[in-house]
Amino acid sequence: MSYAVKEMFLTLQGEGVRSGRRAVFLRFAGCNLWTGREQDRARAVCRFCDTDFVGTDGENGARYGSAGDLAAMAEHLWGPGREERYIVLTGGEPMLQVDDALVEALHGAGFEIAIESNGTLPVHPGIDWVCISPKAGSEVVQRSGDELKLVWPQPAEPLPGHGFEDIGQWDFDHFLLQPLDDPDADRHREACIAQVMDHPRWRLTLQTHKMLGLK
Ligand SMILES: C[S@@+](CC[C@H](N)C(=O)[O-])C[C@H]1O[C@@H](n2cnc3c(N)ncnc32)[C@H](O)[C@@H]1O
Ligand SMILES: Nc1nc2[nH]cc(C(=O)O)c2c(=O)[nH]1
Ligand code: SF4
Ligand SMILES: [Mg+2]
Repeated sequence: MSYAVKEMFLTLQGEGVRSGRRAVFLRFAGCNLWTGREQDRARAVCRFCDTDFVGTDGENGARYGSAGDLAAMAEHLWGPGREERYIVLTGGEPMLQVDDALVEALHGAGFEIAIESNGTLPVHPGIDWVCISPKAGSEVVQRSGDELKLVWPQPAEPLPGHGFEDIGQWDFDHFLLQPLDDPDADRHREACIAQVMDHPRWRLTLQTHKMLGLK
């Protein structure tokens, strides 16, 4: 099996409970909720995406021929030392491509594996840290994990039949609201703060890499 990878780079995890942690990011090409083309955005299921995940033309992007090749690039980017090796699988939608061979190869190289997924596909059971970010109008099948990170605001009933309060009952250890980054970001930040004030189960998370000028 080969893997279409948009980019791979070393940075700090910018979002969520583990923000600030040194991490290799592996961004897969392609998503099931948007083609990634601007002309399709308005009629996509997910319309607010802040990421270019089309093609394999980013930093260290390529069609990797094997899981071993990907693990070797992850090791190269991490550099010397086997302690605390951490890789975040993202995209696009990583669960379109993650398979047994990749999980095995990354574990074999000593990496703890995290994933950022929209939850429309079951997450691979070998993954060590699961972050799910539901999108209004999609069917979320992965309703358990480590952190649920809801970009907010989204339509009042983020998922058909599943309002805000209901999602808070899913099987996650952490419930996070992430302000929608768009031209009204200041207002969205205020809306998130107001929600957290009303719903103490939820916490605010910010996209710190954007503030720090990190990738
Ligand atoms: C680009 S997505 C890739 C992973 C996966 N497809 C998903 O949606 O979770 C990575 C994270 O960025 C979040 N995100 C995307 N666009 C955003 C925006 N405009 N503002 C805030 N967060 C955003 C997503 O919800 C997700 O948590
Ligand atoms: N630094 C950094 N942290 C991130 N956390 C989640 C990201 C993503 O795009 O999945 C992301 C990203 O793109 N950069
Ligand atoms: S599901 Fe994730 S990668 Fe796909 S368009 Fe939405 S935010 Fe972007
Ligand atoms: Mg990002």
